[in-house]
Amino acid sequence: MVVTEEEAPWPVADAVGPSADEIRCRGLVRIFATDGIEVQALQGLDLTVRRGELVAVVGASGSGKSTLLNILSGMDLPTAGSAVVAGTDLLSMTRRDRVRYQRSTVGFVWQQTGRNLLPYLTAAENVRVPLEIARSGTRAERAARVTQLLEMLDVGHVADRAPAQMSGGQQQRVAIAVAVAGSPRVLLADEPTGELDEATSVEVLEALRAVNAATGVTTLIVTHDPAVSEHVARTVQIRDGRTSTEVLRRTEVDEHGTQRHVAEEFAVLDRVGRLQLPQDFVSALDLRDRVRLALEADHVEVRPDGRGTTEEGR
Ligand SMILES: Nc1ncnc2c1ncn2[C@@H]1O[C@H](COP(=O)(O)OP(=O)(O)OP(=O)(O)O)[C@@H](O)[C@H]1O
Repeated sequence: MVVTEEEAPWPVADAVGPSADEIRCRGLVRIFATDGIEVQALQGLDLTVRRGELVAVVGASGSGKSTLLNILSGMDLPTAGSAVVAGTDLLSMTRRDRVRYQRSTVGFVWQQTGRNLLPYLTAAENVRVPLEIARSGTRAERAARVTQLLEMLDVGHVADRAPAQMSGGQQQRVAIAVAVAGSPRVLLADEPTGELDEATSVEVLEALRAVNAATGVTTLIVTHDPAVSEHVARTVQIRDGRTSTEVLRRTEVDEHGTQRHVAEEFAVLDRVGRLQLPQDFVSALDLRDRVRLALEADHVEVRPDGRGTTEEGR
């Protein structure tokens, strides 16, 4: 990556302060009903992402990731709960608000490389499309911005190639340039490495990280790949339609100047005090049906029931 945060030739989207909430979901529920059968894809999901943060939402197939992303991208509405993104209440948008929201508030990178780029345009022309639609700046300024964006993503050398003449990783990096061309406040990436090999995936994740650092765009990556957590400071695990645990990574430097990467796992506590125990804890102690809780001075103890039955009245 060739542009540092200090050198970024466009505004860093951090003017309102880094602590503001850019994505705020509260108690999101999405129920799908087909043939009389109800599926609760989201079961009261809470998620807060602060302005400028880079967060990965990770979960197994069927955990509700796509449902969440469809809501955040304004393509679907929750059955209950609230979702506010960059100050826009996604539940009360008019049709016109929705078009504006999808055109300028959020940028998207999809899993299918073919879905991100127009196949008959070159990389540079693809990046120019959102700038032309937004009519931002003069012709010369738009051309300069296209060049800056492609260079920032390390794909300046494929500017004149059509998508079919690029590798999958190059296509995804051009797709990121397209997604941030209109300076959206939020970048949503749906399995952006799903069609790539391991080495190329790392390149694309690092490109997302660099763009987030250089432009300050709040970035949410949704993926089933737990390896993503090595590339982001915060990973939120989604399980059965709710956020269950979070891994926070940070770099510590000791008194000898040696760097150490520290990853800590936390359980997510919702507003009414519910939390999900990690599956390996549950299995290790064979926790089932009900557990004993004890409040200690500085922690809460969870122990197996010990009676081996759940029937009432025994
Ligand atoms: N349109 C729909 N109609 C009925 N059920 C649906 C619909 N969309 C999703 N579901 C169900 O909701 C649950 C969550 O689906 P979702 O696609 O959000 O999961 P996911 O984590 O994105 O999975 P994957 O990684 O396989 O895409 C699943 O049980 C799924 O079958």
